[in-house]
Amino acid sequence: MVEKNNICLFDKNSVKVTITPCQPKVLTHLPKRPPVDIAFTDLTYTVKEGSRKNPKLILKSVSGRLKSGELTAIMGPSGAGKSTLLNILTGYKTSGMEGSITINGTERDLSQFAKLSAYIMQDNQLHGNLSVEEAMNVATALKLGNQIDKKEKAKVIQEILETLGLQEHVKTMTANLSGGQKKRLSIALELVNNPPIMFFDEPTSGLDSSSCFQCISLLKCLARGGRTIICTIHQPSARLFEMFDHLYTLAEGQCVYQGSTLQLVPFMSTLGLKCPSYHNPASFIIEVSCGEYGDYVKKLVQAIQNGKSDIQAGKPFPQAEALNNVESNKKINNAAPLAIAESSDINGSKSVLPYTTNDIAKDDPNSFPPADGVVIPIEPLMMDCEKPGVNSTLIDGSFPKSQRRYGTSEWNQFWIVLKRTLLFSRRDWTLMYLRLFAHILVGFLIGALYYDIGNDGAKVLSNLGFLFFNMLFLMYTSMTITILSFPLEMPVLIKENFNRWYSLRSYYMAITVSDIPFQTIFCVMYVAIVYYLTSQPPELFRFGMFVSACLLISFVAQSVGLVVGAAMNIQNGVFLAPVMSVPFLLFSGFFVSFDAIPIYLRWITYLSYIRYGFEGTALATYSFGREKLKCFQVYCHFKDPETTLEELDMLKSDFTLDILALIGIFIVLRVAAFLFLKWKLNAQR
Ligand SMILES: Nc1ncnc2c1ncn2[C@@H]1O[C@H](COP(=O)(O)OP(=O)(O)OP(=O)(O)O)[C@@H](O)[C@H]1O
Repeated sequence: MVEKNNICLFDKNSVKVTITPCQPKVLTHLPKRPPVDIAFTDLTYTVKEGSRKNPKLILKSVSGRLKSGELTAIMGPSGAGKSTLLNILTGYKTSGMEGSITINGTERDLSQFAKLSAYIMQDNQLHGNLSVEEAMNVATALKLGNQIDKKEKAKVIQEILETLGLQEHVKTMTANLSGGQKKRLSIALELVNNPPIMFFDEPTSGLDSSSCFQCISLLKCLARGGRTIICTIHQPSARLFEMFDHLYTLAEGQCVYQGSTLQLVPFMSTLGLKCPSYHNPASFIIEVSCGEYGDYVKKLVQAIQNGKSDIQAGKPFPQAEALNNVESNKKINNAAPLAIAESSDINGSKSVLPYTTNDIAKDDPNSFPPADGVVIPIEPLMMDCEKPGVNSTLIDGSFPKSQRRYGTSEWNQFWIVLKRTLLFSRRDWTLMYLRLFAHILVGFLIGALYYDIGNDGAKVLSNLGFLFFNMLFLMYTSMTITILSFPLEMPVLIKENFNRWYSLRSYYMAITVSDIPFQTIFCVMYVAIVYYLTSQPPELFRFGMFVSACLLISFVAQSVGLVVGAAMNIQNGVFLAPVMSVPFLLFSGFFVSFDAIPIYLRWITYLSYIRYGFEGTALATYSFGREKLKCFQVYCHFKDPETTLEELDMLKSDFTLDILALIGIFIVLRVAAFLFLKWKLNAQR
């Protein structure tokens, strides 16, 4: 007796194992979604490797089907291609792939498919400093938008959290959750829009046996809700293995078994592979795939037609002898007397399968295993969505009609991500305090060092040193903050963007805008302190010009940090960003005046944002008809501000042009950072 839906598994002879029954969970408040069956045919995946001439073949023309209402395990030895197959099926990897993938019989449209599926990656990519409730609120706001009102959203959240056993932890910070709870939260976040297809990469990795069981039970319940649940798994225990409905096993990039988990052992025995008593069938198929019992991979691939066959309970499967032998297979296909039976495959198209008329008559589900010498039809790939126990309240028959790519408008996405980022800043005040402290401390230090020199004709050169140091300080403090923004957020960004939480544009805008108020406050505070203590001209318009040049320098430096962070990894970025700034500092006009720079190097000064900032603050200080400075010595060469400007080659310089140049560089860098981020996101796939 097999009561698979309750995970109470019995074999013909004796009670085998009883597992806590899984009650189909009724998540009544979730939006209704269609059941989805996936089929893939002759899927090949190749990658180009640096020095190799021929591309590396990773998946070798594999086929298969994944049905709604079933929990499917993709298994295989390490390096067999499980993750690759999963990445292709999710649509995460698209280049280098050949073959067809169909959804309910029609060719997969990636854009439509993305709306129907969720991919829960191996490492729980969660923001540690959000509570479970906050994380759920963000996911619901982004994924459901205005589809339902606040009350309904709260019900959705409550229902999901209750179902997943997280209700008691709503106030717990994500970082403090256990591994199993994090996994459940990852599932809960994706469940809010009720995707009919859910992919899991190694959902049990890092969990103890009890948490593994809970996790797979949960997936089973989700499958019983009518969803198509697919996960890769390394080597499940016998207890876990029996919870899967469907098994897809890969070895060396080919399919060695596809079908019911219950049929694995009987099927293998028809090929002469007897699973030892008390041996875990999951371990057995992996050992066979690794070649521990001889070279059986080829035979299995032929037997299962590289995934075109599907071994189902109560149905006969391919006769061993015939399938062991390629030649006999060819004969079956080619022999004239054979009637070629046509059957509909998953794609709805006709597939030609090696039937004989006699065999069809002999197709008795009770004759199991098949009698020797009988050619038995290979089970055509069929899709049936009606399964006992499937909770159809979750699903309806239609695909979403909305053409919208995301759950809510880009403007809303921007606001939600911005609010979330500001919440992170509020939660993690250490960095904010450090920045505040650094700006005030350095401000007073500089103020003390250059105290009261601003109006002293004998200390103009020191004052220019002060102006240059301002640039240096603002540049480094702003740049180093943003270099790490993207590299640290990348894993979560990849997951959330891939699962259609928000567009890259909205995310980028929110992230880049979120720090602007803080940087503005710190910069203005620093400038106010040093401006006052060093006795720069006490005119409001000059102070305004000074602050605006300093602010723009810090924004541009932030943008440089963003570009470097978006384009490189942390190690390279942390090294390269300061190093890259050296030429800009050299050509700032402080060390060498413009006329003294060799003509062939002058173009660098036009790119040096430090030059525009330095020039801007120098003009704010000494230009616009400033009165002669005080002189407390016999002779002050730079008493007249015009002399200083002349020495700096800034007599004809225009403050407005400096500001415009800084704004221009700021815009170019922000666009470049976005494009790099986009490129990096695609390159990761
Ligand atoms: N971008 C790539 N360049 C070169 N080889 C690759 C690339 N991606 C995957 N491979 C190779 O493809 C094979 C399958 O990789 P995949 O990660 O799918 O295996 P897996 O079955 O998931 O393994 P594991 O269980 O160890 O995670 C491996 O041999 C791997 O080295």
